[in-house]
Amino acid sequence: MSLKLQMLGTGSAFAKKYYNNNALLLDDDFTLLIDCGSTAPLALHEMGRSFNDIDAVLITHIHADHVGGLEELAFMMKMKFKRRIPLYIGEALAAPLWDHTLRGGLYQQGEISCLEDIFDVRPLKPGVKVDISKGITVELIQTRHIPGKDSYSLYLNDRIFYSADMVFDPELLNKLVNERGCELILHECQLQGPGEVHTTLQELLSLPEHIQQRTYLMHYSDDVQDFVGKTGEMEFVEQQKIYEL
Ligand SMILES: O=c1ccn([C@@H]2O[C@@H]3COP(=O)(O)O[C@H]3[C@H]2O)c(=O)[nH]1
Ligand SMILES: [Zn+2]
Ligand SMILES: [Zn+2]
Repeated sequence: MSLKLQMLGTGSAFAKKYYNNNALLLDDDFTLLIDCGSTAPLALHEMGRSFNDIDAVLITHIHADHVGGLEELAFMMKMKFKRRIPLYIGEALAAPLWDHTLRGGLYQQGEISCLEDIFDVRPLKPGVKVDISKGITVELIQTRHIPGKDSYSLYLNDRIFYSADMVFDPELLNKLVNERGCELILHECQLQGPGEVHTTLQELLSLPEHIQQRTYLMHYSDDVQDFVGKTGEMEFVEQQKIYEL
């Protein structure tokens, strides 16, 4: 079974040269959309794809660069493609996603009054591995991002760590690689300034060589070209390029 990754975008929340950091994870006959930010509909269109190519969507946390495209996805699925696709989401995020993000646009008396009316909601428990398709498994790992806000990283197929947005957690990365056999790390990377709610390049450069060698950087700002060749053993992921994982 092959596993491929194609980023819709690799930009940070406010990047203008790069789309939101959202991903397609593809096995032989299934396409999972990881996060669906405000730029996802346009990014998909530019890749020659549409929401009809998506079999399921997974949300890591509630920020517009990760959920801002869900209203369009929901309307397209309901009105045009007539499918209620699976929505994989941390169980703590389902109510806030509806109440605080989607209800305003999607609510329609007698027609759409909850998340389940538009998605096949599949709540995920952190630490519990779930089969998404024949070739894709996911385990949520709760990680720190914004104080007072639930946010999750992903451990895919028992071998790939996808950070989503998180502050630097070297203990977790060391544990995943040294104890759980993590082969590949797709990590967000703030290029300049103090991390505060993100992980900085400076922090990632403190990782041991054997961890850097399997680490690829995403969620970066528009000045990324100034940092090519300054990332130690790590490389930047490119949006739209297809990677065999
Ligand atoms: O306490 C806060 C809350 C938010 N922010 C900014 O808002 C952005 C939201 O999307 P993001 O998580 O990709 O990046 C975040 C930051 O750029 C911040 O700097 N500090
Ligand atoms: Zn983000
Ligand atoms: Zn975020």
